[in-house]
Amino acid sequence: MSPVAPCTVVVFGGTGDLAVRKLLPALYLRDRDGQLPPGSRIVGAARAGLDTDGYRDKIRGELARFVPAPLLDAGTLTRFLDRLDYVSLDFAGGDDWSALHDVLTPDSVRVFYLACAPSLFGPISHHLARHGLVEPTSRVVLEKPIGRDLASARAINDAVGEVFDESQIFRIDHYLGKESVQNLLVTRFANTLLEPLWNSTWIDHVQITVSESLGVGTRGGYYDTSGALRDMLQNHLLQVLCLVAMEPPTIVDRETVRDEKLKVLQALRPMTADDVERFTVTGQYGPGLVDGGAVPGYRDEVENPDSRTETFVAVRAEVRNWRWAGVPFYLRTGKRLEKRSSEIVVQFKDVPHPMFPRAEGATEPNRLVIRLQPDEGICLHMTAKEPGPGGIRLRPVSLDLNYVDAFDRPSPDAYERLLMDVVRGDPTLFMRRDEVETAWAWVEPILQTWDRTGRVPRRYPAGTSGPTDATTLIERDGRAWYEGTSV
Ligand SMILES: NC(=O)C1=CN([C@@H]2O[C@H](COP(=O)(O)OP(=O)(O)OC[C@H]3O[C@@H](n4cnc5c(N)ncnc54)[C@H](OP(=O)(O)O)[C@@H]3O)[C@@H](O)[C@H]2O)C=CC1
Ligand SMILES: O=C1O[C@H](COP(=O)(O)O)[C@@H](O)[C@H](O)[C@H]1O
Repeated sequence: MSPVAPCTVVVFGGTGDLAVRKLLPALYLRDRDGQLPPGSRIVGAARAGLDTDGYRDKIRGELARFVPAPLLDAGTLTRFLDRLDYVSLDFAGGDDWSALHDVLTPDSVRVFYLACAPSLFGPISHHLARHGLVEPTSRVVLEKPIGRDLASARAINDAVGEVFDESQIFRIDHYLGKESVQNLLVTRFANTLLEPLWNSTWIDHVQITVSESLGVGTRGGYYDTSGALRDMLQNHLLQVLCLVAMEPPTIVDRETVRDEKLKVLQALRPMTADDVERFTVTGQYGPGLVDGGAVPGYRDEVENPDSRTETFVAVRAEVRNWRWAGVPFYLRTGKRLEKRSSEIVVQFKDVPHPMFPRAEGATEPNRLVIRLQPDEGICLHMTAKEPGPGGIRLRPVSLDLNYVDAFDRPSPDAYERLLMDVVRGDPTLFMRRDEVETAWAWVEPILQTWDRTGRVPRRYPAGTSGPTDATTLIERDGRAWYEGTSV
């Protein structure tokens, strides 16, 4: 891990949940590994009236909560906290920007990380420009979701684009920084085994599940205006779908991978109002039991007894191209489900001819299960003969690769990798404007139909696998969600 260039990372929203839980711990860990050279600075900016000492104290406490204890050493901690400055600023207002100017060191790469509401992305960019803080080497990082529909995404992209060139804009989707998601590309394209089978001739369907056991926690204010479709599916799940479905790029570089992902998004079959009724399911968690403890329902958590925000969404999508014609992609994600588990299941077609008519036991379809988190790995489900002298007895078995065991080291957090890519100026793992807007264009008819028909999400008890309608969605096609139980 070679050091990056000296940099100044300004975190707009430096006291927020994302900053303290993810961004500052990621920067601390990169510092610990020697990737932040001397002179690199980190500036927290928010409205809270803190001074730099107060901010350092706050971040010291947050690092103790969010960095594993064995990785918190006194030397790195002192060096890291010394790098921190704090500027109290109203991002929407016009004052105080000179205070920011004063803490930006010359001769370092300026990274403006916008960890705040997307409605502030345009105003912040304009303030930065008006106060002469943007240099040709500066970069801006935009957190997802960018906007809440296609029009607002375009407006934000236009506003930011008036100040920053597209090459300076890094639209982050942290799922692309997860080791297991990057490994999906390597699994597909650095092996010859899978690619010949990776098409509608051999694949029956694909499932992408991102299941969270956590609820909305402290983010209810944001989440209640967003919901699972905007928060997770429009970005993370569609990006994962792109990596599963895309054609092999000629080389992995900043544009080719994104070009191929864009083609997948453009090939998604648009949803008619009728499709939205048939192929989308929404749910909202009620009270229930998670990990043996009672938890409140969503409406109580966000203190909105009438909320219709979906905390669960399932969608049946299709990619209309030669490779994937007729192969459904079932996507689902939700909060307060029974377990935290994200995985891709590629289910192959049944064997074309039953060779073992008198065998006991049944064949199961081959499945490739790519576990994104936790317990990252790949598992190939096959059918084998159970050992024994009698007749043939068929048994499902699995070939299982667990990354931590195989490589004897835990994966770094996605933000660690992505933040260093920003400083290096490598946008390969970031979403390009056209990708984000094409994803919104596909999602928009779903949002509009739900609005028009007054869709009320089905209630599901916290700690379960979501609303039963999601089971019906896939069972109607004669298929079933893979719940990790058959092998
Ligand atoms: N939290 C997460 O896990 C994830 C969050 N995101 C995205 O990151 C962004 C931030 O999320 P999150 O950290 O959860 O949000 P929070 O509400 O926890 O934090 C928002 C931050 O912005 C500051 N802020 C808000 N308005 C202003 C303003 N007008 N002027 C100055 N500071 C302001 C707040 O500080 P103060 O109120 O003191 O001004 C706070 O530091 C959102 O777009 C979210 O969608 C994306 C992925 C995951
Ligand atoms: O972007 C988001 O992602 C998290 C889930 O991320 P993970 O890395 O823990 O899987 C989700 O909880 C949050 O609502 C969403 O904004």
